[in-house]
Amino acid sequence: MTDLNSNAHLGLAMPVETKTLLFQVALDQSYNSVVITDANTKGDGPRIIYANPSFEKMTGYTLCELIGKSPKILQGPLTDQRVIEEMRLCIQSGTFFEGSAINYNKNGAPYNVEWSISPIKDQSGVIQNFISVQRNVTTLIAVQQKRSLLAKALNDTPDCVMITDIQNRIIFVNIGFEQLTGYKQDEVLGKEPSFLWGSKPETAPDNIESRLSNLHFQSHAPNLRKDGSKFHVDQSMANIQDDAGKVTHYVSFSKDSTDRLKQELELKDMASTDALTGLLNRRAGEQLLKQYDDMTQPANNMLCLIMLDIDNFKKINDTFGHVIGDQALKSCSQLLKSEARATDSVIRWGGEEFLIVVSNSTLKATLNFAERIRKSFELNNESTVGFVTASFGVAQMLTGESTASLLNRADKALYKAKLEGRNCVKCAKQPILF
Ligand SMILES: Nc1nc2c(ncn2[C@@H]2O[C@H](COP(=O)(O)OP(=O)(O)OP(=O)(O)O)[C@@H](O)[C@H]2O)c(=O)[nH]1
Repeated sequence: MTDLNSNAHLGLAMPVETKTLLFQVALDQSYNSVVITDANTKGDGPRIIYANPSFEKMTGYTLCELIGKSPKILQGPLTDQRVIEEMRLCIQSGTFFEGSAINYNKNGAPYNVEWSISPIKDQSGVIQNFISVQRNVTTLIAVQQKRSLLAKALNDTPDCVMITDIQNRIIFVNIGFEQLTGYKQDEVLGKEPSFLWGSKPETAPDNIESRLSNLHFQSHAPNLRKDGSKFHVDQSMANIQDDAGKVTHYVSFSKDSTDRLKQELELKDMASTDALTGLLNRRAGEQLLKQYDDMTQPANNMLCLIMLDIDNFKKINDTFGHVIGDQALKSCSQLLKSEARATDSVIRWGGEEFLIVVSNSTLKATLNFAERIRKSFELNNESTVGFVTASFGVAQMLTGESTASLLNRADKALYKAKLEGRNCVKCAKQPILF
């Protein structure tokens, strides 16, 4: 409460005229808008008896237009009446008021104002006036609204947003993050994002520096949800810099790519699988062999091929029909699969022709392997078509040899097996090197 008639708060005596002049100049030059009213509680309530130039500027009214008017002239349709009611009660009870609302200037344009009202009492404690200090906060509120809009947009976007500080500790995650990971914001604040990668560091994406050097990347390493299930993301990152250009934060935007990645893998699988037998198809086999051509010696000199062809298959088709023929092919494929090691690749090379790519094996071991399969065929009494046999050609890759040459030699060995009565294994000849 302000008592202009007392010098006590100044700590020194000042002639009343000097003091009055000082206050007049101070009010006139105040950056904040100041308006003083009388203490009339009847009718429209207090009337303006003084307004400083800053108040004139804020409201658009001249001092002459303001004097004798109620400050109510500043109110309009968007003025919050609850705030006005609160103010009225404070005025009536002679207590300090502080609040904010929308007012209207002389042209009818709304502005946001923050103001306080203090009663001014005379020496006997009777309220004589009210002084109100006001500030136009329209720009401030617009900035705040914009900030909160951006924060809301960031929070509500269905993508996953995460902000980390320079120490790479999480300071913000949005609802999208919570929904994707199952973690609530409170559970992750202060943690490093790597906690999502599980306990095995080798499955984790690269560190933050390398991720930032490649601002958009797809994480093939799975992340782990709170419930332990895996998910993949397409992620892009940006660094946030202060005015001096120093990086202060990192922001990452991620999209759940689990389903897409699964579909891609399924498509890839479909493209490399033979529909009838479920074995690798020829295209996949050719790609596999190409990898060996690209390898340097001596990594490929333990590569062997087994080329095999079912004997007299045409007869099976002719006798039992194509559908039964298909079943026989499937059954043969199953047999090959069950005989092969996990490191071997079984490929349907043609109609009733198969190729087994045997890595890390000697020629002798591969010949034994082929012989074992041959015997399995021989012993396998197919319920409908009876016994089915196959002929085999085996070749081992020589130093510097191409897979095309290796295939050719295995094929010739198979041809020899057919010529020599079928149901046998033949070893490929060494090529004639010039
Ligand atoms: N049912 C079925 N038959 C196929 C398929 N692909 C190829 N064949 C048949 O396999 C037979 C292969 O016949 P040939 O090339 O004469 O060979 P073969 O009768 O096995 O005789 P040899 O190889 O000399 O022992 C043909 O009748 C083809 O139609 C298939 O996907 N399903």
